[in-house]
Amino acid sequence: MDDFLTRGTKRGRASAQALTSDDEEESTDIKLAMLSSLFPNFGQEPLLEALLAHDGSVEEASASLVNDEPEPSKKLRLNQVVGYQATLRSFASKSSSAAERPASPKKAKLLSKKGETVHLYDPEDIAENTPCSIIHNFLPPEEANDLLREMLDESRSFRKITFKLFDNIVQSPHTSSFYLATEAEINTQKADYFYNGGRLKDVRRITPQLLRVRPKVEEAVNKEIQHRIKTKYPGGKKLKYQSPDSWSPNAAFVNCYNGPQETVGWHSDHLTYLGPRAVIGSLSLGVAREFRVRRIVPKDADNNPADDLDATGQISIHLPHNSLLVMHAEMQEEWKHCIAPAQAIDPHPIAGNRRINVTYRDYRAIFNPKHTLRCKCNLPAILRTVQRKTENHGRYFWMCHGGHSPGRESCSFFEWANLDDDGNPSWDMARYKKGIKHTRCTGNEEEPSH
Ligand SMILES: O=C(O)CCC(=O)C(=O)O
Ligand SMILES: [Fe+2]
Repeated sequence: MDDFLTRGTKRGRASAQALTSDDEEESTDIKLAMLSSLFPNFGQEPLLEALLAHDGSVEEASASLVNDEPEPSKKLRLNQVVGYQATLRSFASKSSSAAERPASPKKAKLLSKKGETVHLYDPEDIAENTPCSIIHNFLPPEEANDLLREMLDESRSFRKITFKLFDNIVQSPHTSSFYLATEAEINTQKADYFYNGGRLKDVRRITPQLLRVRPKVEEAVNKEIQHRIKTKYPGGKKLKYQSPDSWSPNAAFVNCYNGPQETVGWHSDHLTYLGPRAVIGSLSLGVAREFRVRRIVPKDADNNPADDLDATGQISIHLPHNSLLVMHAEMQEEWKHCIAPAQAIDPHPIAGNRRINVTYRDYRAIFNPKHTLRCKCNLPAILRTVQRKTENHGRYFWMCHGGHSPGRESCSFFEWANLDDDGNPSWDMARYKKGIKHTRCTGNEEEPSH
């Protein structure tokens, strides 16, 4: 789920200095997410400007934005600008055109500068410059359309997630639902797994089309992982903390973006149940939208916090219908991603203004909350990594969920995570091995998940 949804107003004071400082800096993202939710007609830049102009006060920034909100006459008439693709302009000027590219088959790195967005369409450019790879026209066309139709139907009953930030109730800027293979897994999920300090209410049984597509995604993602390791990682070896096991998707979050203004704010996906160096297979269907990524730049105490929000600029990956984006092992720890609001979209013949996104995920058995460390509130702790601070950068830690839940204070639980090179936590392995049952989803078994 989306990290930006999970952070509450107050955090307990962790015993490690690195943690508190990391949290404070990330709160700019939360504030931006909150402003985005309150002012969906604004882009990220004016919201950030307003935040900076008011010393980070969401309340004051909101007050100033209320006066500036585009009047209906000034607003883009989205439905009347069909066919206009705002990003092509930037693409022409910023991305590496054929003429600029070196003759060698290995493409040059693109430099995305602070405040600028580089637009990428080509799979080779994407693999070279981002922590992702993409496969266009991934499924046979009819199969993609079948899944799209099925998910459009499902999405009629998707809901926005309501959450609390800074004493305000806000809603996620798109709708979603979560799919698992068996009733037993659904029950375990609802009882034991926590998101935003609470439990998921809408957990559904995997649908026939999601199930049909799953092995294809699994095969393709595993191939992409191996290719990435061979061609991009130091010494052709998997990253430290990356699992050596093959990627086995047993859960799917499905997002629906209805119209150009539905988005997801800047976030990294939770590691708590996926483990460190997680890989995610993300299938896009329907309307093409922009998926933006930016590298998280750790900073020292002297840096201006405003500056590092996009110190390296953003890279926009275009996600057309029937494309499979693989978010590789380096992504969640080192980069943030979002679905940006669009100025206009091309309606899709089946989906109209909607985009469906299926993120297939591998919920690792060893990260089942049954085994996870518990904080003093007796909730399974969450796994995070130091992202923004140079000190202890990249180190994993467990912390209390409490600060994320409306009305609940954190208990201040903090512990550095003890992970082996394959990313396995070092808790009571004897107990873990005894309890483990592998949760591969076949869709027709009813065994307990573990
Ligand atoms: O819609 C997308 O492509 C991304 C969704 C996402 O980032 C998420 O579900 O965590
Ligand atoms: Fe995400």
